[in-house]
Amino acid sequence: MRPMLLKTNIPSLKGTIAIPGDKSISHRSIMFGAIAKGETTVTNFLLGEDCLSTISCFRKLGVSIEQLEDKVIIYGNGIDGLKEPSDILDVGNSGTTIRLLLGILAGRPFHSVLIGDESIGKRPMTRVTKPLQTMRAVIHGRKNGEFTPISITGGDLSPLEYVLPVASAQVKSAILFAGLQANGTTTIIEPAKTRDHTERMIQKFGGSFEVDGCTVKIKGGQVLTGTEIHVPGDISSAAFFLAAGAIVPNSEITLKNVGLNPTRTGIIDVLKEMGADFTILPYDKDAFEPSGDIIIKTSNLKGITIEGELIPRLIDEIPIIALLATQAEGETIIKDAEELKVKETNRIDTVVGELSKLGANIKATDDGMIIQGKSELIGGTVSSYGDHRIGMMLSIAAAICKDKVFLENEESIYISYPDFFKHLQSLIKAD
Ligand SMILES: O=C(O)C1=C[C@@H](OP(=O)(O)O)[C@@H](O)[C@H](O)C1
Ligand SMILES: C=C(OP(=O)(O)O)C(=O)O
Repeated sequence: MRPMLLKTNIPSLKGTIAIPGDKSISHRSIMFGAIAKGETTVTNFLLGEDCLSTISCFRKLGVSIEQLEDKVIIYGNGIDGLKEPSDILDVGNSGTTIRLLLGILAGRPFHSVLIGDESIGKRPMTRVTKPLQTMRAVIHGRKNGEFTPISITGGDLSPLEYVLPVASAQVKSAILFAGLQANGTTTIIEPAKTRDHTERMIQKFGGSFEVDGCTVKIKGGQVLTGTEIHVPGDISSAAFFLAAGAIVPNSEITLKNVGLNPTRTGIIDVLKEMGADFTILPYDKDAFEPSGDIIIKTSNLKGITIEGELIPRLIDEIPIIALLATQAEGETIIKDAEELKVKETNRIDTVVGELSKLGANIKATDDGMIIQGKSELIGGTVSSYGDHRIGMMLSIAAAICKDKVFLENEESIYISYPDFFKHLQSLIKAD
């Protein structure tokens, strides 16, 4: 496919966009709807390819799911209602789908085979298969269970007490799904707090868990009941326009309905510390999944250090934060972020490689990157390498480039933000 010519030298971004549904919450709404008893209605469901992969897998597991635009109705028959699939479950590009699904299948007394695309085939799976095997699920995969294709036969599960070796909401969630089916109480201890959408949803579907700091306990044998879920906008998608508003001259953008779950708002903390000019309008902090509107304006930014417990709260935003850092005065250091190496691409390498091509002063470290700002970005041919977040970051980078920018593999953006280019264009036209 021919590379896409991106919009460069954008003089200003003005207007309002409604941020599309949260990817993590959309996945989980299908999964919980499928294992609950009764009907679940989901509105503002994200129509990204990853979430559509989740729907397709649960249909193959015998769950009836109706989808009309961003409204989805799931007719759940309880977790015992899931049926042995006669076909391979294809998770596409979605790490969340495969890892959480393995947790569900670990307790189901039938055989399933899971595959994904080329990128999924390189992402580590023993982080979930090992604890699930300890709970007595039978799992096989390429290279000792590390990579897809993976086969799983579930059954009676023993509870587990598990200290997570990495701060990963996907691993925590997989064990929570298995724990819901185990004979007893499962305890999970995280090294740092990760997104808690699974826990919130257990409660929303009438279940319970206990949480104390980074320890979560879940009792097996709980029966969940269908409910109504309105998915808030995805702060990870909003992050691209928060950055665009801050770095494109003469800009003011209002982002409606941005998810503000505190386990996801690391990007807001970073914007504050970098000195960005933004306002969060009043919102209901006690909502099931809080969300609010944010106004961002062109800002004078300064370099900062991002590390430690903040990392899991902004892990998917690091590519766009790296771009922000190229436009901040001074040095930005990102560390403790080795997890970036096992995302859709090695995001340390792809961010550093592609931003360098555009003229940024950025270098990779073992666990992150160091960026010197402020640098003028020029132009060139760059690639998403099939990674949606890299594709969107580069499209925002192009907005401040002086020369032409061509983007290869722009179609990856459909994974999490199908309307991305439409939204960007609407802010240019509104000027
Ligand atoms: O639980 C989730 O929905 C997600 C957790 C994160 O992955 P890890 O758990 O691997 O950190 C994140 O990067 C991913 O985009 C979505
Ligand atoms: C890492 C991501 O997703 P997943 O792990 O679900 O593929 C992401 O969306 O940035």
